[in-house]
Amino acid sequence: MGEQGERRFGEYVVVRRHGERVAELVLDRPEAMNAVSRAMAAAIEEACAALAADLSVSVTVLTSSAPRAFCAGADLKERNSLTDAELLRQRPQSRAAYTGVLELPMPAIAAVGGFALGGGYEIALACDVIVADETAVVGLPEVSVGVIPGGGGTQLLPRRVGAARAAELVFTARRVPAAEALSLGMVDQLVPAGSVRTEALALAERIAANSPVGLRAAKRALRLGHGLDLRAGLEVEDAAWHKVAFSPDRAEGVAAFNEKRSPRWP
Ligand SMILES: CCCCCCCCCCCCC[C@H](O)CC(=O)SCCNC(=O)CCNC(=O)[C@H](O)C(C)(C)COP(=O)(O)OP(=O)(O)OC[C@H]1O[C@@H](n2cnc3c(N)ncnc32)[C@H](O)[C@@H]1OP(=O)(O)O
Repeated sequence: MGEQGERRFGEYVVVRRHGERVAELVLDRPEAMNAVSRAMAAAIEEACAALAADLSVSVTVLTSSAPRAFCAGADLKERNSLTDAELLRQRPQSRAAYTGVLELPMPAIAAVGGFALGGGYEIALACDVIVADETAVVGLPEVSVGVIPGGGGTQLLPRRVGAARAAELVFTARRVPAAEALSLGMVDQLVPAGSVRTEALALAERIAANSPVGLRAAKRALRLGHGLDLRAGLEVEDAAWHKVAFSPDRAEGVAAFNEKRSPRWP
């Protein structure tokens, strides 16, 4: 489906629309492998806020314009020049960027080709689905540069791979090639080299064919319920059900089935 317009956020992020309901958030700092500087974090936060507020977006795909990387993590050059006070002042801005990705209210897909390391892999972890190509190399090498995965990695990785495996990956700081990353659950799909953006956008189109209201309510239930005991989780699901059950989407979805046609979501 063709691209339909784009909007730039700051210098390093572009949001493109595809078809009626898919948005692509492009990390666009190829000269630094999308290293997350203060300016890039601000752009990510602004783009995510705009996407979250746009009810016409059913799926967001995060991609990269860098030929050999999704994102190489925090900008280590910039950090080398920051005072402790400046680094402390930067933290809330960085948190807002990563939280913006994590809390996108619609399904979010990360299209990872090449390196996704440290804060770069943490951006992918903040998404719901990670599609990687054969060139992907992912990991949380932070302890090798004297920090920790501070972009959610210590909490999001164990939820994917388990506590012990996450510990081994964080403590060794090792970089994991695509096939092993798939086997460990660090990524969810593996596609041929060079096809990750196309494949991720195709997945997004398949998801976007479904109810926009249902997709957002299902994501809310999946996210809020994860980690709760079954009884509390079922209460989260019930609350999400009530958001959809009396929506125009449910009426259209049921009518379309009975009229043997594709739904035309409101
Ligand atoms: C989800 C909700 C959470 C709520 C809390 C959120 C808080 C958020 C705040 C924290 C943000 C995350 C912080 C994160 O945890 C910390 C980190 O990310 S530490 C950094 C981790 N990354 C790395 O260690 C990777 C560093 N890079 C490399 O190892 C290599 O560059 C490479 C990626 C393996 C590629 O190697 P090469 O192919 O040899 O290429 P080059 O090295 O020559 O790189 C090309 C070019 O890019 C520049 N570059 C690469 N990586 C970075 C970087 N990280 N910072 C800055 N610049 C980078 C490199 O310098 C080259 O540029 P040139 O020198 O040629 O101008």
